Amino acid sequence: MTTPHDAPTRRTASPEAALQVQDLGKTYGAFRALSGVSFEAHAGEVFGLLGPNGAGKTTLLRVIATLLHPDAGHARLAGHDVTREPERVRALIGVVNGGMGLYDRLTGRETLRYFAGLYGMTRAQADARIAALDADLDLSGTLDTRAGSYSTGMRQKIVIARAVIHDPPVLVLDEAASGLDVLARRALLDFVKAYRQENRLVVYSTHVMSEVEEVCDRVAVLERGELLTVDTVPGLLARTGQPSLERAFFALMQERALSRAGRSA
Ligand SMILES: Nc1ncnc2c1ncn2[C@@H]1O[C@H](COP(=O)(O)OP(=O)(O)OP(=O)(O)O)[C@@H](O)[C@H]1O
Repeated sequence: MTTPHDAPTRRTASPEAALQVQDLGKTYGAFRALSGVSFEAHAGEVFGLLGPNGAGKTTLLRVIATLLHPDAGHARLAGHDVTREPERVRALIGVVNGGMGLYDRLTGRETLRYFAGLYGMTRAQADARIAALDADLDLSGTLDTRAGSYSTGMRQKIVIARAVIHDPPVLVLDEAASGLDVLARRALLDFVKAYRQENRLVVYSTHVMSEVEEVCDRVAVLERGELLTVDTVPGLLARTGQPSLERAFFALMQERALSRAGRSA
C-alpha cells in the first residue's frame, strides 16, 4: 500500500482555510440525502470523501460550494456560513466537478483571463497567476490552443487551473480524476499534494481507493447520507483489522448493513 505522504509543513489551527460542517441535512423531496453530518477539515490537509454510489458525497460538496441549500445544520468555510455568506465563500473556494464545460472557441489563456476577471483580478495579476499555474500544471499546448481541440487530459488541466485561478484557500474536487489516463491522473494527484502545502485545504471525493491512499491525510466515509467515520487510512486499517483500504471500506459497509439489519429485526 502507498502510505500517506509527508505531513503538511505549515498546518495551523487557523480558521481562515478550515471547513466546519455541523449536523448538516439535505433532502430532495421526501428523500433524505444527508443527515446529521458533522466534521471539521483543516488548513494544510487533503481531506477525502469516500462512499458508495448515492452516499451523498456530491450533495455534500455542492452544499459546501454554495450550489445547494442545506435544510438543516450549517457548513462554514473559513468561518463564513455557506448559506448566509455565499459570495464570501465563493471567493474562498475552487471547485472541480464532473462537468468539464469550457468554451470551445476560447484558448486556455483566454479562458483563464476571463475567469480571473470575474474574480476581480487585473490583467497583470491574471497573467502572473497563469504563469505560476503553467509551472505547476504544465499547461503547455493548452494556453494558446482553442479548447475545442483539447484531449480529455488537456481539458482537465484548464478546468483545474480555472478553479484555482484566484488562488483559493479551499479546493474541492469531485471525481476529478475520472476518465484521465495514467499521466494526467499523476499530474492531478501531484497537483493536489502540492496545493495543500501552503496551508490550503483540499477536499477530495473519489471512488478510487489508491487515490485516497496516496493523497488523503484523513478520509470521511459516508453511507446513505450519514457519516460513518473520519480517520486516517492507517487508522481505518487498524480499526477494521484489514490489510487494505478497499477491504477496510468493505468491512465498514458490512458492519453498517449488519447494524441496520439488527435495528430493523
Ligand atoms: N436533484 C436530485 N433530486 C433527487 N434526488 C437526488 C438529486 N441529486 C441526488 N439525489 C439522490 O441523492 C442521493 C445522493 O446523491 P449524491 O449524488 O450526492 O451521491 P454520491 O455519493 O455523490 O453518489 P455517486 O458516487 O454515485 O456520485 C442519491 O440517492 C441520489 O439519487
